[in-house]
Amino acid sequence: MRERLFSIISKYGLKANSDLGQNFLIVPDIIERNVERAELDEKDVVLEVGPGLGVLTDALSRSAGKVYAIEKDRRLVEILRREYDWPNVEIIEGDALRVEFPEFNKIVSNLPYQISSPITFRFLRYEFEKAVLIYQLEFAQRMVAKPGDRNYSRLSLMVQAKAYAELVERIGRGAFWPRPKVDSAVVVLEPKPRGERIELDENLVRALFQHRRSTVLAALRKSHHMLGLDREGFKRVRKSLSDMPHAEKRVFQLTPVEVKDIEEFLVAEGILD
Ligand SMILES: C[S@@+](CC[C@H](N)C(=O)[O-])C[C@H]1O[C@@H](n2cnc3c(N)ncnc32)[C@H](O)[C@@H]1O
Repeated sequence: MRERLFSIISKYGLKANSDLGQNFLIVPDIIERNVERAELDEKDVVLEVGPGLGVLTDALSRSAGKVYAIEKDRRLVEILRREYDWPNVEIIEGDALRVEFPEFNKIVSNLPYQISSPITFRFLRYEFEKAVLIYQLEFAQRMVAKPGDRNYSRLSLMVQAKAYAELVERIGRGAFWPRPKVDSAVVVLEPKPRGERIELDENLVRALFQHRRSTVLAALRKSHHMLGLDREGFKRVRKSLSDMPHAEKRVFQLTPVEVKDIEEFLVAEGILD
């Protein structure tokens, strides 16, 4: 696999494009472990974002019924089409943040790190069973951080409102060509059952997490403009806010359910729509 990759690189005189997050996996074991984690069989339809030079795609095509691989770099799309003859892989040329997704039930990708956040939230708007994803380590740690943790952030809250997220493996820089400046990690995402998923008002979450170490009451005071309130407006509602659930809790300790309690209170008080 490694030999094949480097022979393609030298055949086409390729230089990795760092603007597109091109760091190609060169360790077969990591690829195999991720394919195993996805528990694929011929009924599975896999979405891969950023097939690159096809090393992961090749392993996926051997285990899944169908693979859709979305690649933005036209030059790589041409190489993939020329170098491989997969019967069950469809390469889609385009930006994974914009192209229409085909139907799929699993996702396996070594993601371009520049789009980690928007692509993860895009995934979470779809129905799927499981995603096995490689992210920058620091991003992965924030995704899985629990309320009260040092890394617990808006990202942790928004991801965990919709899905179970587990960091299952750290990956060192030497596993990629070219070597990235940061370590990476594998995260397994499983959407929660529909009834347990929580839709949160993104604007409220943003307003709260601008001041993650403050109490909820203090954070909303400091971010009142984000709720559409001017100073006078905030003064008028300040008294009722002290009855708000979790008012004295620190923002970085809030669970998604608690943020929903706050949102419902603000809606009932006419402060949020
Ligand atoms: C980290 S590399 C992974 C390559 C390959 N899967 C591997 O593991 O060796 C990320 C890939 O995503 C592609 N890419 C970057 N931005 C993209 C986007 N917005 N939509 C689709 N592909 C993108 C890059 O061209 C690159 O091939």
